[in-house]
Amino acid sequence: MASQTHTNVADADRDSPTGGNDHSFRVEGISKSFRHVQALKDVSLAVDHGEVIGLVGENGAGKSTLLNILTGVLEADEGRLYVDGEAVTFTSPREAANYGVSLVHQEQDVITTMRGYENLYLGREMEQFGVLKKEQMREEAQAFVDDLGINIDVDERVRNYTFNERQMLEIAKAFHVSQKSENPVILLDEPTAGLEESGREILFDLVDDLRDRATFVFVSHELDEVLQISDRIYVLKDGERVDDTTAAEATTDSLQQAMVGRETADEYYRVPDQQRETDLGETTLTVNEVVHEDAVGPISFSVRAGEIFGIVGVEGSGKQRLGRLLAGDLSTADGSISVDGTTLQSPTVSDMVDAGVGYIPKDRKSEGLLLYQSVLVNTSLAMVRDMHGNMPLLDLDAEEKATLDAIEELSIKTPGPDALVHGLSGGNQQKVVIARWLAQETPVLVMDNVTRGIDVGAKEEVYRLCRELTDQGVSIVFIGDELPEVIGMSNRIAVMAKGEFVGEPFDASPGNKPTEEDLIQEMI
Ligand SMILES: Nc1ncnc2c1ncn2[C@@H]1O[C@H](COP(=O)(O)OP(=O)(O)OP(=O)(O)O)[C@@H](O)[C@H]1O
Repeated sequence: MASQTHTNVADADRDSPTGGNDHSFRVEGISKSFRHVQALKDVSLAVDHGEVIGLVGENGAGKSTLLNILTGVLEADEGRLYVDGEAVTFTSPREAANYGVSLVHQEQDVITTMRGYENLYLGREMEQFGVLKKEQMREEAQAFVDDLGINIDVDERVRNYTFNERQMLEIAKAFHVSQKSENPVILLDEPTAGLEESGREILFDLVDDLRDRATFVFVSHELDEVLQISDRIYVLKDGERVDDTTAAEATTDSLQQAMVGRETADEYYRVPDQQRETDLGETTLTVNEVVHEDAVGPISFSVRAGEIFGIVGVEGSGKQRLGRLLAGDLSTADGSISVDGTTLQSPTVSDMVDAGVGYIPKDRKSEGLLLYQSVLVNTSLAMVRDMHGNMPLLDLDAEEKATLDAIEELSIKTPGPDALVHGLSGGNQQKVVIARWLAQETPVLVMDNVTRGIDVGAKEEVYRLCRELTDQGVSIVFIGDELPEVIGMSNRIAVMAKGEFVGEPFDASPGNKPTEEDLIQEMI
């Protein structure tokens, strides 16, 4: 999809100190440190009008820090920023928006109890003599999104929007706050994380349609998507710009090589060689006619020791809520869940933890990380019971060792086990949650989009650790939006629609895997 009609400026021009005025924006020599961590080192880049730029790098490479500097959330220690050739300093997102630069956040930033148009005008409401001009805002907002080709009803409350519609609203918001600029620069921070396939297509089509009206910077860990949508790609590694390539010249391998400094195993999870198949153990988890009042269930299935049970479904199918039911995070109205022979009715989170069910949720905001506690405290949160049974003492050495192992295995980028989780990049925070559960000897793990937002190297490591855990007899419920990943990893796959399983789960043994199309057919 990357348009070939947008010619790129020559490298010399792009990096020249005076800069060509064709650039939509340009950063020059940006550096930024947080105490002992140098997040960005002398980074320069330039983006032309109408270009779609990909920005990639491992977790902690400095992508978010750069976006935050571009939008006035953070101040650079050194370096300069130019918009349309003019040197600018932003001290707030509002100032950046006045120059047309705005960020669509990784985590959705809309207020769900408000209507679409109220979100669009948030903080910039139209009023006269202190009275909100609601009708005018509503009409203008609808005309505004219609004009962008965004198909949403702005009068609807955002909680009734699908995930994708919320994303569209965020993009509309970015355009809306940039209205004063003739040349908006829209920064998209992992916009496809959490979107299923159709949502991605809608997003990509939208970006493609709007490229004549804005410049886009697209940050993502999905390298094939970056290649698909971008004209040009910058690679950051350890805070430095290490590569700048056209999408036409790059491949996922070349990008990985630049990001990681080595080649990573190709589509590791698709090779089901190590999938445990013949010697599955006893049933560990039995879900019996479970019902949640909000249109999930009745659902029944069981998972054996060493088995990975995949669950797929479109957005709104109920798969995320099913995960939360299994974690005790949503209450069951009916039915029961048995773990290792213990049957629970309407279990709470602590009942499920006690029974031996770990849960890695999709939504980072609800991940229960203690942001102002150390990596060590966060990775060992559930460890007290497992390692020591009823003993009241903590084995600090064992906890530290487990944490150091996790930091090493998942390449968690942190100054050390005592560093606060707050200072970690988003992907590294996600790794801490994964590490917490992978370090437990818990018989059942429920994972919802476990690799969301983590870089390719860590993804591989998570797949490897999942295989290792199943070898040890752990049962995994693997809920996911990335179909190839679910297909590659699972022994069986259930498709969810309208809160229930569609027919019997697919057999996904090696050599007998369903295709993406097989699953999609059932999903819709
Ligand atoms: N507020 C902060 N305090 C301390 N260190 C920070 C802070 N914000 C970022 N860092 C550090 O700066 C480095 C770059 O982080 P950044 O969030 O920019 O990475 P990223 O490339 O966006 O990663 P991800 O893909 O995980 O989102 C990391 O080592 C991170 O720990």
